Amino acid sequence: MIEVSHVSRNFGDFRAVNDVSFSIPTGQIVGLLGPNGAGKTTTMRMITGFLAPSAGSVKIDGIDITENPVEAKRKIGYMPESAPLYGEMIVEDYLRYIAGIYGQNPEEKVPLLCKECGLKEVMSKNISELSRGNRQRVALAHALMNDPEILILDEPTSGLDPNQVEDVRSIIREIGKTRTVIVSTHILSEVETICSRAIIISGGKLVADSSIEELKNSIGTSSTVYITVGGDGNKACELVKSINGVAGVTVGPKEGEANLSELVVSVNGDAEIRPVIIKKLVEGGFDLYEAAHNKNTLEDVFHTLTEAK
Ligand SMILES: Nc1ncnc2c1ncn2[C@@H]1O[C@H](COP(=O)(O)OP(=O)(O)OP(=O)(O)O)[C@@H](O)[C@H]1O
Repeated sequence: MIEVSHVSRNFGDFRAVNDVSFSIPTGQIVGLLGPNGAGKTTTMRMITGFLAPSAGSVKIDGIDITENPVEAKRKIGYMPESAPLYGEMIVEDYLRYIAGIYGQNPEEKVPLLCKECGLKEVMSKNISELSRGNRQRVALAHALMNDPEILILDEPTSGLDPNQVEDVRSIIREIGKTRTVIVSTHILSEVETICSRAIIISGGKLVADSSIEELKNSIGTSSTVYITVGGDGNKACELVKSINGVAGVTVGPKEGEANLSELVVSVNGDAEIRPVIIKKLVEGGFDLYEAAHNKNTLEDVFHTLTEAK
């Protein structure tokens, strides 16, 4: 359990993080999102105890990280974006060495992490020879060495090829079943695939904190249907407005098609009402030229919430 309570951080006169609060229970994978410079890394560094808050508190399982840093940090594993690894060491030796530092039994711990992080093929290789994906796995094994209840991952898949991305994501999903995981990322599809919840920070402030589904619905409608019709656009608009589940319709000339109109139909909830719209228009005597559908994505939400700042 992580409790971030009214946390701020100043650098000189500049406030990088401004009165941010959230709490995360065990067994949840949460995406920390925000544009460049939003304050994500600063927030994560305060949660891990690397940076003291200027105001507010961070508690890990009820332990205040400023008052009791050693005890609180014991519960946290942190994987920075570019994890510093000893390139000249063999993977197995490196993990045994880290086990020693954390007071763990390497005979037990290293084989477990080898399995959990999919390192079997590379255990006897030099770290400097590894692909970026495999280096990330070693860094993940390092972060998991003290069996942390909380795992904090900064851009875990940055710079990986699509296969490596999928591998690392599935390891994270597995790890997240029994731990609290915070993933900072620029990749919104990553949040949709591995996180159940997203926290969005913009300009140092928390602008959203909810499940991915709630976020997608938070910008009003859940999808938009674009329809190109011939005939009287305004009449077509009135007809579509009367359909159950339609939140709103706007009409305008279709770009590059002087005689046609485009209806932009906002649809509420998850109902599939495209066939109803099409049927109604055809029955109403309108010629239908095109119909396209766009489900609101996390990207739409992200832009709406962060561009206003
Ligand atoms: N040590 C520091 N001294 C002065 N300013 C800092 C320091 N660390 C961060 N900042 C500033 O605080 C703001 C937030 O930075 P932070 O690194 O937390 O953002 P971020 O959301 O992680 O961005 P990115 O996605 O680009 O990594 C930025 O304007 C940054 O320049």
